[in-house]
Amino acid sequence: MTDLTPREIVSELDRFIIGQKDAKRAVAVALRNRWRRKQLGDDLRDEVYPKNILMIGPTGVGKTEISRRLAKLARAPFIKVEATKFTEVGYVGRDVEQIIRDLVDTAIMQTREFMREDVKAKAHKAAEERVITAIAGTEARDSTREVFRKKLKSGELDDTVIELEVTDTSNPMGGMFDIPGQPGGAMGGMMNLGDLFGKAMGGRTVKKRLTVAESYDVLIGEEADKLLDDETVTRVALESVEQNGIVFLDEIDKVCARSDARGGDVSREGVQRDLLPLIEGTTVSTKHGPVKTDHILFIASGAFHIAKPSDLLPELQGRLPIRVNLRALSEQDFIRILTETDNALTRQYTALMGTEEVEVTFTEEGIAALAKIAAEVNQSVENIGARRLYTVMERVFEELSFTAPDRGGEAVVVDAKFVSKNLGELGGSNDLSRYVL
Ligand SMILES: Nc1ncnc2c1ncn2[C@@H]1O[C@H](COP(=O)(O)OP(=O)(O)OP(=O)(O)O)[C@@H](O)[C@H]1O
Repeated sequence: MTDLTPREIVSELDRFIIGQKDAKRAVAVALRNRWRRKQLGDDLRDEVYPKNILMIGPTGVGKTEISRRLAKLARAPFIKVEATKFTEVGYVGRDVEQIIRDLVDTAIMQTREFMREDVKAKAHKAAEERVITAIAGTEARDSTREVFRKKLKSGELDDTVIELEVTDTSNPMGGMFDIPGQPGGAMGGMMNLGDLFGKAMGGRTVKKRLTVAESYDVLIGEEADKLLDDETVTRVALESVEQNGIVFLDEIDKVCARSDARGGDVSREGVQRDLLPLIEGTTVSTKHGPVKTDHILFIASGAFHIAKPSDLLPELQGRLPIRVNLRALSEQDFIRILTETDNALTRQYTALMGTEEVEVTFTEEGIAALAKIAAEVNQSVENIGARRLYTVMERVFEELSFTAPDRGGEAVVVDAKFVSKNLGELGGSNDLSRYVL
């Protein structure tokens, strides 16, 4: 939960997303409404339901990004699901309630991570004691331990190799915990699942030889886990899902009955019917306990090129009262996306090449050329929005990325010439189509 005002939320989102003001305002209000609801008395609080949002706009213009950033800002459990997944062969009849169960799993990981941070100071101390014992031995007197403690703090012992008994973090369950539709897990690989489940798997231990410096992170993680009990983590996570959870339902336009003339209408409308109770508020049973979905925020999204929002089931339309349009991105937007955001690609490439001691700078003309080519390919091949910038940048940097380790000390200026040299001459859409890859 955050107490940021809508204006503050928008300005946080502005750090990562260019334009799309209406969508930013809508999600900012939705988040603020949660805070407002929290301030109400018990009786009224339960009556106030979230105003869910329908985002309308082409692919790659920031719909997911805005929602994901919002969730991050609010420390809210977040899950993205494609509505069409429930119409696929093999998925027919697939339980849409699984969305909530997956959200709970995400929330548990996230809660554990947050709580781990909170207990880190304590865990740090405990880890220090274990390292000292490993170096000085179990019999060491206090004075000896103090000597080692000083050395440890000064970093003098960082390279010393010690043997430690640590939790076995290899994950015998393989990818069992992968969250469908979320490559790399919903947390973007933030956590090591083996790590998370290590304890649940009966705390098997292995002896490991590590340097003191390496052992610290491992031990802090372990000590932090000891301070967290699973019951508390689960309770906090369930509460967080019910009160703060955000479900992003992509491709909602593709489950409209009238989206095209080919069959499958029934199953598509069926998906909408299945989704309805979740959005209206129901109780989903999960292996961690029941979860009420009444106050979960749903953000549905789609391009609506063929179907219209009015083709959605009327009940569903009623549950998505806030409509926002996101516009296609222009060449000018691409220039801003390349340079202005905190995570701008130009910054990323400069930093990455910096690790090889290659100093990369971009000229204005270079950036304009990158934006231009991205816009052209989008226009003539397929419009995939800002995602095009990734494919163009990767192509332009292909040669440098490969040879950078041999080029330490060099300064590389990415100007218009560099861009065209690395892209080769572009004759027509045939050439352009190479960047679809
Ligand atoms: N307006 C924008 N400003 C900055 N970056 C953007 C913007 N729009 C898209 N991007 C970048 O492009 C990528 C794709 O955007 P995003 O995932 O939000 O697409 P989307 O609109 O949700 O499309 P889809 O419905 O196909 O998933 C992201 O990495 C995002 O950072």
